[in-house]
Amino acid sequence: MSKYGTLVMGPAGAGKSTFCSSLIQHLQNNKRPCYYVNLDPAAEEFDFEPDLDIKDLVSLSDVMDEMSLGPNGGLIYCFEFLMDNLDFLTEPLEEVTDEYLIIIDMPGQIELYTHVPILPDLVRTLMRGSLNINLCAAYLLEATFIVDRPKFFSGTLSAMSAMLMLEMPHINILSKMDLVKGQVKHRELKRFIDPDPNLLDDDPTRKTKGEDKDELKEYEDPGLTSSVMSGSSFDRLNKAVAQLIDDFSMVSFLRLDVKDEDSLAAVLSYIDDAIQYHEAQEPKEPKDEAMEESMGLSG
Ligand SMILES: Nc1nc2c(ncn2[C@@H]2O[C@H](COP(=O)(O)OP(=O)(O)OP(=O)(O)O)[C@@H](O)[C@H]2O)c(=O)[nH]1
Ligand SMILES: [Mg+2]
Repeated sequence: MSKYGTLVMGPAGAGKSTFCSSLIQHLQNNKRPCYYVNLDPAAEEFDFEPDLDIKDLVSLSDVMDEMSLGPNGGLIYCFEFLMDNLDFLTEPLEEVTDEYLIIIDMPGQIELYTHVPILPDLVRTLMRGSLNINLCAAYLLEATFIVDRPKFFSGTLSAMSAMLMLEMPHINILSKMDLVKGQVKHRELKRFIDPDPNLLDDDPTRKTKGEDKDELKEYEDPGLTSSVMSGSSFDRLNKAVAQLIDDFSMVSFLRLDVKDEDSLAAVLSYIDDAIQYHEAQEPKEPKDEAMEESMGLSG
């Protein structure tokens, strides 16, 4: 028997936990069962109590106190500890049946997705072997990034890096669409949905033309970073990143407004398609079961 789930990832504050809560509510509204797993050892508050919470195994604050580690080192330690105690995760998940959608809420530290091999190992454990979960990554990037185009491309690169590293079905989501509603024209938005590298050439917020290129933009961004985050080298780097993303042609985004049921339903249908959830449910339709019973096939 297969199991079905989604791994909700993305940078800090991207709206992962909010998306998980909204998805759970949406599933409940549609009478679909789900199993909520929190793998963020620093998460304190939940709209829905997790069915499985990494904090019952290890908590980031304890690790930071006892091991004298900072938040990022502490998080890596927590995940290494989880990998050494995988039964904590696998045993309860063994019991989850195929009509459930397993929703796994991940922490936001980007190191976890890019620098260390823990996540690929974890994904292999979940997707292969006895658990055999059909898992889809849902990578969130917040829509407000589109105001700062270099930031948008760097976020998109992190999404692509996770896609390449994890080698699993993957959807990218622009979260918090409510925050940019009315501010970005539809045609302009489409250039972010399928990232267009030319966005950097016609960025209205950056002075990139003529001799002023290397000038500091102190009037816009006073502070130490302004000399690094402007100038021709920074522009060239951003263009190279955007070109790389375009060359791979792998990243496009779905739009998510958690307050809009239709938006949630659309994202869920992409997840369902990626993990082939409905294919597994078809034989379980009540009329099929009744027919099986009447034909003496059940049990
Ligand atoms: N306007 C708006 N705010 C949102 C939305 N989703 C999340 N937020 C806010 O963004 C902040 C971060 O949301 P979380 O859901 O905790 O984000 P997260 O990705 O789980 O954060 P970490 O787990 O800390 O990495 C909170 O203040 C949320 O209220 C959204 O769709 N719209
Ligand atoms: Mg969270």
